[in-house]
Amino acid sequence: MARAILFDLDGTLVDSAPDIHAGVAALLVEEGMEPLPFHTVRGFIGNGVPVLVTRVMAAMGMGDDPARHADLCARFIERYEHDPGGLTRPYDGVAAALARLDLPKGLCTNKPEGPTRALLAQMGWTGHFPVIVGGDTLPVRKPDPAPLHEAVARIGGGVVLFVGDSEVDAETAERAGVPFLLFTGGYRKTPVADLPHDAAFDHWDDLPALVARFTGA
Ligand SMILES: O=C(O)COP(=O)(O)O
Ligand SMILES: [Mg+2]
Repeated sequence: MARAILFDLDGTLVDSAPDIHAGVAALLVEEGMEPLPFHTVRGFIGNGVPVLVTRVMAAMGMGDDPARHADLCARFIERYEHDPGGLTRPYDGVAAALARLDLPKGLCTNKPEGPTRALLAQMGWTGHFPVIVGGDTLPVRKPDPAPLHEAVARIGGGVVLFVGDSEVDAETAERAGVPFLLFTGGYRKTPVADLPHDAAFDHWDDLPALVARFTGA
């Protein structure tokens, strides 16, 4: 029986792509370049900031110089941490579901810890998530199973559910041996049937009843 629940953040609890796109656009303008289209940047989200920046550099023909990559990552995170939530909204029903889910809750996200904590504060959700494992908490990120193992350990171990939206989350859960609930309304590009998952939901109003199947509540 599951006794705690961990969540992915981007594309799962919140639609944060507009702020991530805005941050990338501001960076590109600083570089004297045109912003990338929204849907292009949205498609780059899921593997954390270093991979996002690698994808932006490739799309813009900016080369792959490690020093330039590191500089762009640092500048993106600094700007994004300053205002991570101006354009970001929780998915419909998330706030009510979090309030109803009476289990220890944590986050396992590829977003770095700084912007993650800043965004939670802007959303008024800091108290919901005593456990936070972010994209820079360990030397590796999802889909490596280590961050999910770390989050499970920090929340006290045992059977813990993981809720996420993407290919990265499904692979992480499978490799970690953690039961996975797929939110189908996020940033996934793969058909639901092709992603390993234990259950799927398309509206947050449905999550508490789904979780009850795993907790025996
Ligand atoms: O920041 C990202 O690229 C993805 O973050 P997530 O793991 O919360 O979806
Ligand atoms: Mg996600």
